[in-house]
Amino acid sequence: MFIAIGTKNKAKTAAIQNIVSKYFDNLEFEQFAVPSNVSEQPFTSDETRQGAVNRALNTWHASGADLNFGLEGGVHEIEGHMYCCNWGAVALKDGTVITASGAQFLLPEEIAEQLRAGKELGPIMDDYTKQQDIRSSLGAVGIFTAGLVDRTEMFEHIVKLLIGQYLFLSKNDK
Ligand SMILES: O=P(O)(O)OP(=O)(O)OP(=O)(O)OC[C@H]1O[C@@H](n2cnc3c(O)ncnc32)[C@H](O)[C@@H]1O
Ligand SMILES: [Mg+2]
Repeated sequence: MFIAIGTKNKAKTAAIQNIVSKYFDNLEFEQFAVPSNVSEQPFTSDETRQGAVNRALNTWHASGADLNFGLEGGVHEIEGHMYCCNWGAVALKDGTVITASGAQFLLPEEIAEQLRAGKELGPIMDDYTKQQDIRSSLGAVGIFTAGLVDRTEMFEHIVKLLIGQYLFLSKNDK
């Protein structure tokens, strides 16, 4: 089974490899650096979902693989509070797209202010932690949950939802 991954980000890639390997055999993985065709920093849940769908479809066009994954992180505001939100999509070999969203968690106001000023969460988190490339390891979620949930674990849940929906559709011949 050929599995295409629409990112080079290590945290997202690990999530896809970890979960897909649990449910399928004879796997070949390949990463594709495809565009999301949305803002570098999505600012609504809708835009974040669209980024995941675009990545899945762009990966499908590039690979023709059996399963084509797109994962996207973004932020959105509810009643003045800024949340990080996360979406995933998988495009099947025939172009059908399945979507699922994942965890949302509150970002501290000092992070929210910088996002409103137009900065991206990735560099904001590197400044905040004085570390490099946090988005490829713990992620903002890892930092703001004291390491209880890292970015890979958060995306693993989304990938599990996507594969579960795919298996349901296959079994029920939908
Ligand atoms: O290489 P890609 O796949 O693009 O991975 P990415 O880390 O840039 O992730 P996204 O494009 O999906 O996320 C959109 C923006 O939000 C940032 N971001 C999202 N979730 C984050 C997290 O948990 N930690 C740090 N930055 C995050 C990210 O750096 C981007 O600026
Ligand atoms: Mg990105």
